[in-house]
Amino acid sequence: MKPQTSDPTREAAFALLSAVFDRHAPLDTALDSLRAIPARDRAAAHRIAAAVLRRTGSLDAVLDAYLTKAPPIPVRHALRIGTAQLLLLGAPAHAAVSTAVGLAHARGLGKFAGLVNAVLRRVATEGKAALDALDAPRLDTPQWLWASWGADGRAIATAHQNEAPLDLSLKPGAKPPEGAVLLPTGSARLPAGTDVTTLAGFADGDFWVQDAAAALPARLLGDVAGQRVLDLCAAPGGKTAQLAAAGAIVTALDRDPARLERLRGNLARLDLTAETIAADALEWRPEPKFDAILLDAPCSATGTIRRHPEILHLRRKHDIAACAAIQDRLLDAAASMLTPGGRLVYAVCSLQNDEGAERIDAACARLGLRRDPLEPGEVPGLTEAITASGDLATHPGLWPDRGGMDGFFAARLIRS
Ligand SMILES: C[S@@+](CC[C@H](N)C(=O)[O-])C[C@H]1O[C@@H](n2cnc3c(N)ncnc32)[C@H](O)[C@@H]1O
Repeated sequence: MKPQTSDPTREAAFALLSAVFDRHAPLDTALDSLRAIPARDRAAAHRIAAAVLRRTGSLDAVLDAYLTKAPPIPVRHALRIGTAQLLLLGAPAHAAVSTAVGLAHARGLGKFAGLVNAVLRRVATEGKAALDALDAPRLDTPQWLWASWGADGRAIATAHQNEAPLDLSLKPGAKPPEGAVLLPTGSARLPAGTDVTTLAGFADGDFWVQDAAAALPARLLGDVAGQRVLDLCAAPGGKTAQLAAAGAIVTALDRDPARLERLRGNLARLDLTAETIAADALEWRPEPKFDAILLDAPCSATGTIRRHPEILHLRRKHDIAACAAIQDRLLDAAASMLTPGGRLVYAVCSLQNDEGAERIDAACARLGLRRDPLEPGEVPGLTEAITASGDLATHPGLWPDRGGMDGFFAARLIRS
């Protein structure tokens, strides 16, 4: 067979998949290492790789029907890329097949080029019907995650099938960009794939990117105008910006200097101010203590799978217990920085109960904290996200007709 040409986009998509599957790297880190290729190719490669990562189980089920034995892993990556383009991304059949064959040649897999060609031609003609017949949400979700989400599992996994929209938090008084839909909670929503930097008002600092659910925890501190607020684990600063825009005198702390630098850059673009501190929250102690603290703790991030589909492949069950142990230590530290009667909002972008309500039950028993339950009016249009204990628990299956939202857990606590 005559060698066919690959292209930079497919090559970059292959590199991203290798980084995630073979070297267990997060997609953002893998994307950073593609800086040498033009931004447009990088964005297209990201879209292909994300589609493969989001739908790996169902793409493999389609492919396996045409394979008599398991191909080497790099060949499977090329087949997944071709299949995602054919069945999910609407690429013309001849282009999707020939670029995948070209990719096989370019990666030194020439002896499998005939196989790639033959399998993808069948996918092009029969694959759509085969894909539609599968229980894709189930196939695309690892069993341990599916089981951990209980009754919400199918709604969550169904929402994971699609890309997330672009959500913006607006500065007070700023108008939503043209074409945006205003959500009941105040976020502005634009279609998936919108490039925020091209929107009118971006350079002027009218808004910042923040999922609709991520915009809720900071609001649970109530009216913070004129108050000192400590934002522990602050970078890259979505919630710091919210608190500063609401008139709080914010101290933003994070232990990662590079992420803190991004926070400063974000605040500068938005013309907002906060004191920034690079320190470990487990060791740093403020004087005087704070009446209001936001602890947006590091977590498994299973609530952000729509935006970071590699989490489906990289996270393991035992990671959750490790996150929970850190969250307990951060809650201990945060409680020690709080004045008596002060309020603490704990948040994680996780769907796992072990990182949410269980941490709060344990913190209340251990630290002289009590829950201050949310009122329905605090999260307009989302009363179903308030739990029986008065915590907030969103998941991607909520607001299905509006495009869903990230999974976030948040609880408000008072120091007795
Ligand atoms: C979920 S992210 C915070 C997102 C941020 N609040 C926002 O809204 O943009 C968690 C952050 O916690 C920081 N972090 C993790 N452990 C920490 C510690 N012991 N002390 C301070 N910061 C920590 C990480 O560097 C990371 O930036």
